[in-house]
Amino acid sequence: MFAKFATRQFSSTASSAYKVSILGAAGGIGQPLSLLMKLNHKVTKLSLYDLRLGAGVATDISHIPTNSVVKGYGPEDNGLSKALEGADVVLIPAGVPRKPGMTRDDLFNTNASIVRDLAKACADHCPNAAICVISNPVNSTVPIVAEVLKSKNVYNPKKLFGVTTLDVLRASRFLSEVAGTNPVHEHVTVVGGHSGITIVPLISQTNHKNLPKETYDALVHRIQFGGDEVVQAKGGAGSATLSMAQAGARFASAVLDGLAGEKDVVEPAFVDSPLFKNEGVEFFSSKVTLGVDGIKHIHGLGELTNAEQEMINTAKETLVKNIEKGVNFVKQNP
Ligand SMILES: NC(=O)C1=CN([C@@H]2O[C@H](COP(=O)(O)OP(=O)(O)OC[C@H]3O[C@@H](n4cnc5c(N)ncnc54)[C@H](O)[C@@H]3O)[C@@H](O)[C@H]2O)C=CC1
Ligand SMILES: O=C([O-])CC(=O)C(=O)O
Repeated sequence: MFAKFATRQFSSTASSAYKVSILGAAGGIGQPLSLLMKLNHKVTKLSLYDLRLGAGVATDISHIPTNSVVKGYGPEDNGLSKALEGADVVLIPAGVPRKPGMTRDDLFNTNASIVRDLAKACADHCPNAAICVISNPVNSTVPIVAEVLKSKNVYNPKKLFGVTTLDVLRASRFLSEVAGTNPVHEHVTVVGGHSGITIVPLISQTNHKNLPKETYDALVHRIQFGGDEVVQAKGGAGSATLSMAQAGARFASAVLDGLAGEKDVVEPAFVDSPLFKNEGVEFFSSKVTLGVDGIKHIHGLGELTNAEQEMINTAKETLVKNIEKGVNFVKQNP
């Protein structure tokens, strides 16, 4: 399924020492994400790039006694290429966050070109890296990265991910609140995309199939619009940063576990997916098994209720447009 664009042969052997590069490392997400990656023992080189304060954040974090060397870079002196050279995993939280009243799509005009340019640098300096996109709107920024990599003949769909893990975290937490359970034991698969109605939690696949309809509807709505809660609460000072850093670190850790050849590493992510390609949906989030070459297997959605099926149908309509917007942006602004 990946043969069409896999214009290079990418193949890896498992290791336990990895270079991780974070682009946008001095931001609200970038700083705590950098800290959490410094605590990951598979990371031996941590590269922090930002337009400002990259070196400062790196120096601060470098005092933590874990087995990694931290380096910080800014745009001067080819900082971006040095930050990316030899990277195994690139995490991208660069870009502007929402303010109250905005949708994630309202960030497109600013973030599309930031992500496009960072993707070009990845193509040039670390074409074999696993790239994890956090910058919003994820439904469009992931296709932007794919188009850039295709244009440079280095697209490997097994190694491109939109990070949707925060939806999974929220789903566990919010479900546990209505069910009166420990969130640590609640595992909810969330599929589709990463904005409003494209976020589809599969509650029927948990132990809580029979929630009262009102409770169920409110729960689904809260998971879909959880990001807005944080945007409102921060009153113009940004969106989720700390919970997102935790989500990003969890996803990056899963990617590293996969690269290291560990078994049964499964997380949902927004990826180049065969699930609905025949309906024109090129990217879709579902559970993926991660391995030494990135994605090893993309899981199907499993059994769905009528309500979930309807949500998926609605999500697909929006996703097609969001994906097309990203693809067209790169075509018109290469
Ligand atoms: N995928 C997800 O679930 C989530 C995604 N986000 C998104 O993550 C992005 C970042 O959010 P925050 O960290 O709160 O924003 P922030 O404004 O606090 O930090 C962004 C950082 O990116 C840097 N930056 C901007 N352009 C850059 C470039 N060309 N190269 C390198 N660095 C650059 C800025 O200097 C800044 O330090 C936003 O687009 C936000 O919507 C936020 C929460 C969850
Ligand atoms: O809501 C936002 O703009 C940030 C985000 O993606 C989230 O918190 O899920």
